[in-house]
Amino acid sequence: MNDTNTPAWAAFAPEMFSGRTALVTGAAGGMGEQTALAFASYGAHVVATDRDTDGLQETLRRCREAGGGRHTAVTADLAAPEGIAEVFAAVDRYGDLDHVVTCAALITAESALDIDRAHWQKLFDVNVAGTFFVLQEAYRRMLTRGSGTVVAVGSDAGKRGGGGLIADAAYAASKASVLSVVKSFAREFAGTGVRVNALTPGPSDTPLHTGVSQDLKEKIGAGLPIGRMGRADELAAAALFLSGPGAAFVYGASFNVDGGSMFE
Ligand SMILES: NC(=O)c1ccc[n+]([C@@H]2O[C@H](COP(=O)([O-])OP(=O)(O)OC[C@H]3O[C@@H](n4cnc5c(N)ncnc54)[C@H](O)[C@@H]3O)[C@@H](O)[C@H]2O)c1
Ligand SMILES: O=C(O)C(=O)C[C@H](O)[C@H](O)CO
Repeated sequence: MNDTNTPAWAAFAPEMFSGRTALVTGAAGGMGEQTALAFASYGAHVVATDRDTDGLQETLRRCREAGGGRHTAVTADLAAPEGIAEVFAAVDRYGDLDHVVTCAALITAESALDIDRAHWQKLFDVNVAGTFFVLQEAYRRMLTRGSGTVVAVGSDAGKRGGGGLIADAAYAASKASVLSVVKSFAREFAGTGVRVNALTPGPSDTPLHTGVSQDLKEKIGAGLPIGRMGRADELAAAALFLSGPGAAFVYGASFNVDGGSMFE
């Protein structure tokens, strides 16, 4: 939060997502939790999912406090086909699916010289398959109605590589793949009324970097043009923008929310 404790996503029109259904993955903490709360605050029904049951229950409690519509939480491992099926069974109990934001991901920070096949596969199972198959199921539903928005979260590491300090080559390659997945859906389903974009955060102080020392976080923040790491509520604000009517002409983009780390 900023100094006034007001989340960055509090800047949109009231009831902006009233009556809409929004699926948020990786919703147990960080950006996903903030995105779920933001959708709830603007009137949406939220389907929140994560593999972390406790964190997810806390998100659900906060969504209910925030108001909006009906909310539900589904504990699921998105790297497994059964996990994807459970999430969409819950979505289908709500009726139409209007918005999806995929935040679920794992990060690793090894030297490229130490990454073995199991490490590589795990990152691709969660970060790439766990995104692709959510988009596939979402599109199956949204295409029948000719409307919906999808925001898939990539990373600046997917554009510039992982330095091995807080993100490694396997993470960076998986996030580059997320950007490619978004472009493929954008191209194949152009003109259908379903709008898809990638959101590419830069280094942000979230539970993703729980193992990183405060000292290193401060150094990384100081190295960004804006002079600090990002916050989960700031990433969520961008996800809300991309999901809303203000972004009606933003299509197939990778939208940087990175404190200037990429200058592009
Ligand atoms: N924080 C950053 O610096 C940063 C930078 C660039 C991109 N991102 C991306 O932003 C997104 C949100 O991350 P965050 O920073 O809020 O971190 P986070 O760790 O708080 O959120 C990621 C969530 O994904 C969940 N998850 C992991 N594996 C899963 C699985 N197999 N099935 C279901 N859920 C699973 C975790 O439990 C966690 O709650 C991620 O995609 C991340 O890669 C973050
Ligand atoms: O410094 C590194 O290792 C990175 O590449 C970090 C990434 O930019 C990414 O923002 C980490 O979440």
